[in-house]
Amino acid sequence: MNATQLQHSSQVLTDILTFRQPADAVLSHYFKNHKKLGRQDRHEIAETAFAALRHYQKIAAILRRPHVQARKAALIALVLGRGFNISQLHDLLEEGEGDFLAEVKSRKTEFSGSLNTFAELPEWLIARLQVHWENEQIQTFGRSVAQTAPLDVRVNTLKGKRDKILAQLQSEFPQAIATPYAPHGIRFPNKPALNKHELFLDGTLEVQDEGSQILAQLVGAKRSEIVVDFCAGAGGKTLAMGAQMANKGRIYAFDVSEKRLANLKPRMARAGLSNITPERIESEHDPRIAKLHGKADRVLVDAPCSGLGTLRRNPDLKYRQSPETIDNLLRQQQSILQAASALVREGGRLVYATCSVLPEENEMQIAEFLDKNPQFELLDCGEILAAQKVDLNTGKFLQMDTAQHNTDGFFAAVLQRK
Ligand SMILES: C[S@@+](CC[C@H](N)C(=O)[O-])C[C@H]1O[C@@H](n2cnc3c(N)ncnc32)[C@H](O)[C@@H]1O
Repeated sequence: MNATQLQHSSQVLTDILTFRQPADAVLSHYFKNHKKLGRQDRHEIAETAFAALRHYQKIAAILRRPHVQARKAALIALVLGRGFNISQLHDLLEEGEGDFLAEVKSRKTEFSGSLNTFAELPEWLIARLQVHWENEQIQTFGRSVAQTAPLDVRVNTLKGKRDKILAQLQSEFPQAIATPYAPHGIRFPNKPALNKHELFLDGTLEVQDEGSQILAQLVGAKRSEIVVDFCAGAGGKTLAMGAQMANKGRIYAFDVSEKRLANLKPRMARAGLSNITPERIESEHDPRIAKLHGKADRVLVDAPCSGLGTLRRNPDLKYRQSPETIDNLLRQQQSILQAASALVREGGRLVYATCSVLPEENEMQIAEFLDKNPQFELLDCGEILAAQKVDLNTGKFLQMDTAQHNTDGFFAAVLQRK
């Protein structure tokens, strides 16, 4: 860390710590406006900004308005988050900053003693989790999502087999391993940049967390079926299902966001998939979806959610969500699930998924839906995965847990129309 990097870290934190925009968007905008920053500078600035987000509870306990004291926030991030010794920073420090950092360090025991600063979760979220979880579980969750995530990719089975591709990649990236549960996944613990790699450019590899890959397995789409991906976004799961269907049958990829669907199109082309029809809808009540009423073999609702299972990648999300945004999401999720369920044919499957860990967004939504829709019954995720030789049994629901599975936090329930 040098003085210029510290100055840029402070400057970008002034913006990030208002939590008005996603941190990664603020950073990429900042880098676009500061073209002279080299690779190493960018790395240092991004690492410091993310360290500040991962240690924000402590920063907020020390500073009154962290975004207006962003230099101090950056210094705390370096010491508490990135493990710098005060002596290593000596040449960068201005008058009084050494004493300030010594005082910060002296409060470490105090920070370990409070749930919010230990688990690095805001009070509102802790209160919400305490309704369902013991404090120990909250601590484990908070600590697990404070780690950085590995890079997981999925091998596109239209273009190659996992084991062969893995062997090829290991000569270049010796740390690459097979994902423990997902049959087509490869994990890179040290996160190399793969976006210019030939296997990425030719559509053999697609970046996808192992939890997302498992979710596509759970849908279990078969060749020649009609599948609806109701909240397709940029199509992470659509592409996985398209490959699973060997580019046969038809997937309708709906989303309300034109921009996200636009990102799906080049990805489809790269993956060699032509069995996908992206279609923007106005809302879950759009009359255009009526053509599929009672016709779909499988419907996936990868619902808009709080994203609290993805805090390893998006540590700022917990500060961009609030009890109000969660309550809005709960209404939206139930409404989308209800509308999407009308598309499922008799005997067909409805899969509801989130990347959240909140029971309100997950099992409680399913309980409410089943209560109102007795024509659906719950299937057992453990059994469905076992039938596909995926060795992962989290019970009737799929519940991927960062601490246990080293994936993002995922929830899924599989329902069948009787
Ligand atoms: C969790 S993301 C989907 C991620 C995507 N399935 C993937 O694997 O990349 C949720 C998506 O729901 C979309 N969405 C929000 N409201 C919707 C609605 N009423 N109907 C359909 N999609 C909606 C959002 O635009 C967002 O893309």
